[in-house]
Amino acid sequence: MSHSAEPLPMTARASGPLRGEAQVPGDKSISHRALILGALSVGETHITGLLEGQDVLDTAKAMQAFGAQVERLGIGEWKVNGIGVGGFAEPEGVIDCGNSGTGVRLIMGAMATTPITATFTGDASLSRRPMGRITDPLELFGAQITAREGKRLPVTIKGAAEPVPVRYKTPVASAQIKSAVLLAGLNAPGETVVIESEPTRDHTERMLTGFGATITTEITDEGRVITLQGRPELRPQPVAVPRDPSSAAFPVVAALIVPGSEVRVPGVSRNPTRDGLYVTLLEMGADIGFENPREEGGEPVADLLVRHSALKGVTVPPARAASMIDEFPILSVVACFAEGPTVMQGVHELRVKESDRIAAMEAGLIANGARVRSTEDSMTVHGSGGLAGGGAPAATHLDHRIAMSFLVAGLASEQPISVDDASPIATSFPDFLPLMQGLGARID
Ligand SMILES: O=C(O)C1=C[C@@H](OP(=O)(O)O)[C@@H](O)[C@H](O)C1
Ligand SMILES: C=C(OP(=O)(O)O)C(=O)O
Repeated sequence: MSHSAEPLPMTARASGPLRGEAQVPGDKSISHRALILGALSVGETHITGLLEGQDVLDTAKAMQAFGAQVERLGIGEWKVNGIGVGGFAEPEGVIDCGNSGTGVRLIMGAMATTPITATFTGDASLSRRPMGRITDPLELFGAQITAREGKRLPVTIKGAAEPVPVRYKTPVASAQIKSAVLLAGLNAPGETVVIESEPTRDHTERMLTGFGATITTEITDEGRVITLQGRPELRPQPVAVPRDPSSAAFPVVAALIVPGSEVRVPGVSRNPTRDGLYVTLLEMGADIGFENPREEGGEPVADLLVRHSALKGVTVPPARAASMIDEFPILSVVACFAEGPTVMQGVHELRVKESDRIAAMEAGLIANGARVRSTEDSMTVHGSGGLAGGGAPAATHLDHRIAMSFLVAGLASEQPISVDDASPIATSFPDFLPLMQGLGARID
């Protein structure tokens, strides 16, 4: 399955019990960061369990363009020979980050305080997404930036020759904004401070600590105040990437909604800043065991044991949104199979992901027989314990999570569910199809 220009239609049909082990790929957020911090270190960083999805491969290519040596040693095993903080070279061509918001936004941060110029592009989906949330704070460091109308890609950044450190309060809960500012702060003298009112995924802070930077987090009345000392010498680290809880969500939900299923999903990150879906599923009555809890690669992980469950609708509070921001599409699917309404609040950020995820899920679920209502900032699914899927094709809008969500829905709906284009799945979960088929899912 490759992310190509040709649409790849796919259909999921009602399946028998799903059984077996689902070895989901490495965490996408951690994979991007391992490559970028490896490139900003002096010496060799060895990475295992790297996600080899197109988003991460595009980041690997970008790190090469900025002068790092990046080499694949085997499946998920990579080494990066970095050039150090402030050591990025000017790339020869345009940096194409494909479909990846994380890739483009973190890399823009990583180069914005080095006196080089780079131009960034992406696919049609990424070109629609807002970049002002990144370019605004990067200008405060002294970078000069031009962008297409509406602060969209392509964006050209002339990095600051004499960067100044920044104190920045993020206007929306976003780990990408926080991370871009911290990565820019690496090559500014003094202290760069990011303040976030809602906690977002903390992989950048954890990994910077691992690579030897001095970074502290304080909880104050303003929120989380993260302080980074600029100009550290980053030391290469072995990085063991844990499995991605956002990818695990698809086989987990499939097992919950297909009668008779029992699926193990080993080695999944249980980082509390990523755990919102699992908290929500337990509240809905899901039978999920978290076995063998341990630490791997600086992250808490566990083996999940998931069984088909009778579920009830719940209300997901806005304060939980950031910890499950990529999981609302698949939550809206499982909500159809619960009894009663599931209300998702504080989810406006879903409107600026790879697609408008509220609109995409609402349209496809309604077409397939569900009752869904939305506002700008919320989505409510009136679950009836099943989905009388009408066989209506769902449009995926270049969005991997929309494609996977509808394919999971089709495994337990009365009629098959098709998606118009499954090719974007390769950005985050290249083995989705064989993995699901291996559990007994009828997808082709
Ligand atoms: O920092 C990251 O790795 C990510 C942050 C989130 O985006 P926002 O920061 O825009 O919420 C998330 O949606 C994305 O998939 C990965
Ligand atoms: C939003 C996502 O990714 P990104 O922002 O990196 O494109 C995602 O993977 O769901």
